[in-house]
Amino acid sequence: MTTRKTPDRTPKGADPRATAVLVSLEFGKRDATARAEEAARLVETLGARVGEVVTGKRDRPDPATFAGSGKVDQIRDALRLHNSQTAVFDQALSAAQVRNLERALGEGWKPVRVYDRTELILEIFASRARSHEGKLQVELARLEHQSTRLIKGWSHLERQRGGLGKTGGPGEKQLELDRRLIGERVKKLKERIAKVVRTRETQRSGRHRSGMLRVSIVGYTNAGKSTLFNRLTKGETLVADKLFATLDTTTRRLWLANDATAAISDTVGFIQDLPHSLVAAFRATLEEAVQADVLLHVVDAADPLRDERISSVNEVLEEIGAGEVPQILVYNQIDRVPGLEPEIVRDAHGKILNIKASAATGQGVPLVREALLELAATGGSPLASAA
Ligand SMILES: Nc1nc2c(ncn2[C@@H]2O[C@H](COP(=O)(O)OP(=O)(O)OP(=O)(O)O)[C@@H](O)[C@H]2O)c(=O)[nH]1
Ligand SMILES: [Mg+2]
Repeated sequence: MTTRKTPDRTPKGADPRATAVLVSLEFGKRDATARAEEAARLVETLGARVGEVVTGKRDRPDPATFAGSGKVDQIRDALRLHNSQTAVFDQALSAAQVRNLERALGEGWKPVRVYDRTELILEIFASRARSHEGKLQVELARLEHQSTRLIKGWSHLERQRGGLGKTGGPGEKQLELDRRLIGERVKKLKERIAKVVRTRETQRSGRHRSGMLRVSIVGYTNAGKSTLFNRLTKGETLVADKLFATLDTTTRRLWLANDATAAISDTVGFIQDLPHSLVAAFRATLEEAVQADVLLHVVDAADPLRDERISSVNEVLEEIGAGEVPQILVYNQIDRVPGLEPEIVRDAHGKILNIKASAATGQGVPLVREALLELAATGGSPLASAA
């Protein structure tokens, strides 16, 4: 290592305001660029500034460092160039990989903190949670994630101590204590969430008995779900050009015609590789979608990755047990796609395949209402399900 004086000017190419370096690697054949763009947006959602995106393609992850040694060198250089101590990985890492990376990246320099995609999304949810229920769910997800890290950390320590053959050092006691405290807190959170679930169930069964069509708006984050919800219900749910603006389910009554009303819910957005701990924790909120008669699956029609997004959403729907609920695809934001006009697209049997609309301008929104009225009248039949 050279010991030359630190230059007092920012080195060439460095971003003096950068707070993080993003690592976005792609495995196999998929396109890495779009993925990296979304990840950068996620990082910036937390107020961080990405100095550099380190991209790359590999056949498979390196078991020890995920990125492989050549890439680790490149990430280390990027961190030092931008004087940033945070590296964010766009995929889920194992506890051992995080540890190895932190060691390798910080060696001979400053401590480096490595975040993976799961932690990144958990952080965003934590920063967004406002309601009591949302906060409980996020805390549960974080603790459950943390406990997997602790258990792995623990076996790692055990191996390190290996030869001594003694049980019970201070490290072990601390970990055991942490684990027990986490366990107790997890139990308490689950009980509280269960209470929320019961309240919601009572409300839902009331709506069910009243014969209302139950509609849930689902879709990828930032697709325009809340905008459509507001258009339909003339409500004022938060709409924002940011990822995960909505975390709580809001349900409103939607008048369709003289004797037909629907109960319509706006839900949390989905994203590719949503952490399992989050999906599990948000089950109470997402239960609305599972119990719905129909899902309005909102898609940003202008998104070049829209088909991939549709698959990601359907995967999460499967995971929460809503894969069989009939859905109408709503290709939203047609105002941004030249050539697309509002319409209901049907198959040869008259089944509704999709609706093209713009929640922002209102074009095609009456068609969504029309489709729902048709469903309410026929008891929810003329639909294609996701599966
Ligand atoms: N041009 C255009 N913009 C739209 C349309 N619908 C929504 N938007 C914009 O897209 C952004 C996201 O809209 P939201 O309704 O908050 O999206 P969401 O799906 O509820 O997002 P999350 O709650 O974060 O999952 C906002 O800036 C909206 O103004 C549309 O039809 N056309
Ligand atoms: Mg929303």
